[in-house]
Amino acid sequence: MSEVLLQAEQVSVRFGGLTAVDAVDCTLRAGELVGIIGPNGAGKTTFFNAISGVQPPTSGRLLVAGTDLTGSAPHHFAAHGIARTFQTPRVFPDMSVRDNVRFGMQFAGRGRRAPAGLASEGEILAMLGLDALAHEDAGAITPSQQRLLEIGMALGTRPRVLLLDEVAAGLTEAEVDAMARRIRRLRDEWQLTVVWIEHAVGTLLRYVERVLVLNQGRKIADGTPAEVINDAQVIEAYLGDELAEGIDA
Ligand SMILES: Nc1ncnc2c1ncn2[C@@H]1O[C@H](COP(=O)(O)OP(=O)(O)OP(=O)(O)O)[C@@H](O)[C@H]1O
Repeated sequence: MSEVLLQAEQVSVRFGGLTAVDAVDCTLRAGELVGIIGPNGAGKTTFFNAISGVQPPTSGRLLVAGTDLTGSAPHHFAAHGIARTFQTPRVFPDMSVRDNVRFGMQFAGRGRRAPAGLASEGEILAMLGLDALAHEDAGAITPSQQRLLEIGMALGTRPRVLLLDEVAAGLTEAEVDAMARRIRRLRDEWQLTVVWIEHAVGTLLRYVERVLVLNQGRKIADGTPAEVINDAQVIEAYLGDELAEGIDA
């Protein structure tokens, strides 16, 4: 089996009386392409926040390539190879597209050894189809290009694990498929581990090999798309809606 890059052990995040993430265990290995699905408010983004250092867990442990980073700041997670995007793209509008990717490189520290292929901002922009826009201000490109740029900023940190939070939100169906193919290429060509939260369940299930399902903060399923869509708890959590659309698709 390939190397374990991230291990979440019984991770919980509580906000006052609300348990947003409830004792979630999760092991991510090198080269996996994993989807996370779950109804609104299931705890998906909060789980990402926990495993990227944005929201320290209330309890549980986070090991990144064997190092305990529980409670560490996001830049420590970045320096250990964890990168993420946010639901709302957070690009620097007055900086060029290329400088946004460079910023990602500085965030993780200059000393970080780049995984093979992820050498320069030029290669990252080419992979994302943004090379022709390298000198444009990030604020002047379209929202869907800004979503790609946010992936570029995350890739600039030279990650081993890339966490994508609804990067296809608001895109047309054709754009969602193009995004999914690009994400698959990132994994294939740069041997990244990719974890992808998306409400477009149908697309997600077609492209990932493994799916985690969260419901009310708990992990209720973890398996192949075929296993997950036949799981009684998953069907109940979705009450047929989004999952049915996913299966139809
Ligand atoms: N900073 C916070 N303070 C208080 N409650 C929060 C905070 N962040 C999230 N929550 C609550 O935690 C629960 C999980 O939210 P989260 O955003 O992680 O769900 P999600 O599965 O990503 O939802 P969606 O699919 O709608 O994005 C929700 O009830 C949400 O209101």
